Amino acid sequence: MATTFDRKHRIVVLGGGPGGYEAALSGAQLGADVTLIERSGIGGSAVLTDVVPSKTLIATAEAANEIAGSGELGLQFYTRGDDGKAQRPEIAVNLRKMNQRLLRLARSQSDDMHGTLEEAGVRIVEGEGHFESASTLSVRTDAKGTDFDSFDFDTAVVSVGATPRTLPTAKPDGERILTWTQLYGISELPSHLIVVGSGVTGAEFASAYLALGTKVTLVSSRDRVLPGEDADAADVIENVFKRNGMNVLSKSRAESAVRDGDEVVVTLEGGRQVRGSHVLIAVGSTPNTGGIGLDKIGVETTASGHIRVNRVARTSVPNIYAAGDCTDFLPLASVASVQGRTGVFHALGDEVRPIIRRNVASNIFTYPEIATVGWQQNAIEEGLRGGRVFKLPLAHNARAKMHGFKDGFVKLIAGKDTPTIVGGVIVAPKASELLLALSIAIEQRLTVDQFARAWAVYPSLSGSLTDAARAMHIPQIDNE
Ligand SMILES: Cc1cc2nc3c(=O)[nH]c(=O)nc-3n(C[C@H](O)[C@H](O)[C@H](O)COP(=O)(O)OP(=O)(O)OC[C@H]3O[C@@H](n4cnc5c(N)ncnc54)[C@H](O)[C@@H]3O)c2cc1C
Ligand SMILES: NC(=O)c1ccc[n+]([C@@H]2O[C@H](COP(=O)([O-])OP(=O)(O)OC[C@H]3O[C@@H](n4cnc5c(N)ncnc54)[C@H](O)[C@@H]3O)[C@@H](O)[C@H]2O)c1
Repeated sequence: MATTFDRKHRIVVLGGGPGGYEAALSGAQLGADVTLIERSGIGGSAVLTDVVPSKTLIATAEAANEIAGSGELGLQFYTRGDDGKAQRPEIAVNLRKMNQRLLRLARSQSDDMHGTLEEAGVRIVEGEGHFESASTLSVRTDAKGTDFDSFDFDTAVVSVGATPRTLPTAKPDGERILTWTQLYGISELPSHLIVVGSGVTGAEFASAYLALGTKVTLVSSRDRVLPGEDADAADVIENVFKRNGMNVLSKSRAESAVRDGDEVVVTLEGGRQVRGSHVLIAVGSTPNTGGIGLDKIGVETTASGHIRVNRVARTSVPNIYAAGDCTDFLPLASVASVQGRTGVFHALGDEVRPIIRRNVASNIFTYPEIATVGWQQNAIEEGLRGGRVFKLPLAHNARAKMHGFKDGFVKLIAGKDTPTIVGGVIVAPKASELLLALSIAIEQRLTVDQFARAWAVYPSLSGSLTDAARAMHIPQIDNE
């Protein structure tokens, strides 16, 4: 129990994605009376349409990549025809089965989370909520909008997430013009998928569908894919995409997408047209903050509609916190959870550490993956802080050679005149699993020498991290 008061603190959480889920569990853990209001399913978009299904799809794509690369490692697949001669088998993707699997997995994850909340004593209310005042939330509990429940609260956590942004000239039809939430509904592998938008979402789906054997065209409005990422990492990904046959159209803004029989036609700025079988619109998201009464109670939002929060997830109204994609912080599931927990701990007086945005670890699940944490090279180059950058290509790593991994690198960033590690990038298959060591180094302010002293297994991809740290040692030469 965080407090010694007799009266139970009442928390209402609006939205049951990672932000709301973690806020609700934290409240229950600290002995509060917690009600969670969710309109579609526990786990939110993260579990039902975004993280879980997309990463499950990517797991199938990774398996396809491994099979494709196995010939180089000396594996052969063949069957024998009636004449006894070896024949190459066809490797086909059963998209219906793959999609059924990922949706089943998402549903079961949602059910697990529902069960955990119930066990913790959280009251779950199905319905659509909006604020009546800074102490009351009203919930529409039927589809017609005639039944309402009302909940008084001491603290509220808003975690309503975001919805895929669409273009008025490219209206999704759920069949061939798709948002990523509709992509799992198709039953046959697209013969030619046009992906509009080369941010993280567009790049991940383009990479996965390419591995599944689809012809992919990536329409990027910027001069390179993944414009917000480390430039060397984005270069590697763009080269791998192109080498594997992806058609990358840079500096190409899509103006419209329309159906033409069994095809889609995407018109780019300047009039050029691209034809494909399907188009995925991946041009970002808009927060679900409209119509929930935030303006009525004085919760400040940005011009884009994101809720302004401080580093303990508190909004401009002191008893209202916000977590996740509806805030102006960072749209990641991991961040949503930490904001949810931090906000509730702050409200109930438990130990809180304000979130350091720069130390958030993230990963892009392309092939290869890009994992980043801490200060990045572009910030050093822009002079936001001094720093030294060291990049070690994976091609030098013995384990990478054994597996046939040619693309990728590790990049360490340390202080300019100090040996402290402040950031890093890993571009490698399963980079997401290698990043934790760097995150710990940054959180604990380890020096390159301390990091290099930690044992890495030989041969291992993580050995490249300690090698890079060793290379960044600042010589201590005694001139006396
Ligand atoms: C394709 C894709 C892949 C991604 N992959 C990753 C990844 O690998 N790792 C990662 O960290 N992040 C990833 N993200 C980002 C991640 O999905 C989001 O950061 C995360 O979903 C944010 O969680 P949230 O709790 O803020 O919102 P959500 O998960 O969107 O949940 C919000 C919930 O609120 C509910 N809600 C909204 N309004 C109301 C209302 N008025 N009343 C009741 N309920 C309401 C919604 O129904 C929803 O269930 C990905 C995003 C996309 C698009
Ligand atoms: N692996 C992960 O953790 C993961 C995966 C997906 C998304 N996310 C989160 O979601 C956030 C948003 O990513 P996102 O990719 O969905 O959105 P985004 O806003 O980052 O990218 C959308 C891209 O579409 C481009 N675009 C916009 N209109 C266009 C047009 N008409 N034609 C061509 N291109 C156009 C934009 O320039 C932009 O580069 C990420 O920053 C990340 O935090 C995380």
